[in-house]
Amino acid sequence: AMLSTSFVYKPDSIMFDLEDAVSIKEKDTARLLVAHTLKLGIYQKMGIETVVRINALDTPFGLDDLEAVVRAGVDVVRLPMTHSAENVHQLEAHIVRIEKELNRPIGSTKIIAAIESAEGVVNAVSIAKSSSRMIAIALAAFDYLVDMQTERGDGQELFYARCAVLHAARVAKIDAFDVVYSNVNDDEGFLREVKRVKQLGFNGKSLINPRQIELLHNAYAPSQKDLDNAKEIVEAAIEGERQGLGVVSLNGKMIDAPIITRAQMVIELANMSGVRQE
Ligand SMILES: CC(C)(COP(=O)(O)OP(=O)(O)OC[C@H]1O[C@@H](n2cnc3c(N)ncnc32)[C@H](O)[C@@H]1OP(=O)(O)O)[C@@H](O)C(=O)NCCC(=O)NCCSC(=O)C[C@@](O)(CC(=O)O)C(=O)O
Ligand SMILES: [Mg+2]
Repeated sequence: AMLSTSFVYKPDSIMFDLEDAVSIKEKDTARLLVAHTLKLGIYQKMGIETVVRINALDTPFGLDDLEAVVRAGVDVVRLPMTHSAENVHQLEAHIVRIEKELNRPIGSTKIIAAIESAEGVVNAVSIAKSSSRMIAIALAAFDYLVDMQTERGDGQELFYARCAVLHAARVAKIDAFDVVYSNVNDDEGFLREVKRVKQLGFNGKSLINPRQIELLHNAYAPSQKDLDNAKEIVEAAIEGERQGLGVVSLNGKMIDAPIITRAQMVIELANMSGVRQE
């Protein structure tokens, strides 16, 4: 039931998992169910992006997953365990072949690469730039921390990887998503982590439970104070331009081009997602 009813939670995007959330014995059944659900077109009709996390292509399941979900019309393929641009090129070659066989526009299937290893973090820039289909890269920190021979702590252990993934995404002009938060009963801990990664610059987080959706959306929405301030900045900038001033000040603070751009981003975000409920 979860497969075809999850639109009720109003997610931006729904991800079906064929990788680690599915046991080896259930891989074929899960693939069939996901392909069947995609073919129903429920999410497409509601404007909710569909993503499938396939198994890596060096497993016995990866290629079958890819064939099934691209043929079923998935919007985005999430590639787990992306260690290098080569992994993406291999994936893309198969996607191009399938799109040609289906007479679909070449490039219509998008990719998100999940970075889950030290090698992936070090290669983040080339991974992010490896394909014009790449819409985002995601830090998958649970596997990454195993590879690094450590575990979740106060966040210090993820600082380098988060910065590397974020910089790579910005270089490639795509989105960056932070890791899932695994304790679905700990709203406070979840919101603390969201605040931290939002401040770093992440565009959002991968989520594992519907209860996390509204919390994340609300935390990313600008506060009324931020919105009012942004409007004042834009108004002051317009007034400054009218008077032919290069730099203006508002309440003693300098307002220049980056400040105005940031204010416009806040207004745009508020138009899309409303204002934060405190
Ligand atoms: C966590 C928990 C067991 C909690 O169960 P609970 O039973 O306490 O949930 P409740 O809140 O009580 O459920 C209330 C209602 O919501 C429904 N509901 C729950 N979850 C739903 C959902 N996901 N989608 C739609 N519906 C859902 C449920 O059916 C119920 O519906 P109803 O009965 O109608 O009321 C459950 O959520 C869950 O299994 N989550 C998915 C886990 C998952 O995806 N893991 C793989 C990805 S991570 C990974 O692999 C690591 C990574 O690779 C990451 C990377 O790549 O980034 C790396 O290395 O870092
Ligand atoms: Mg993983």
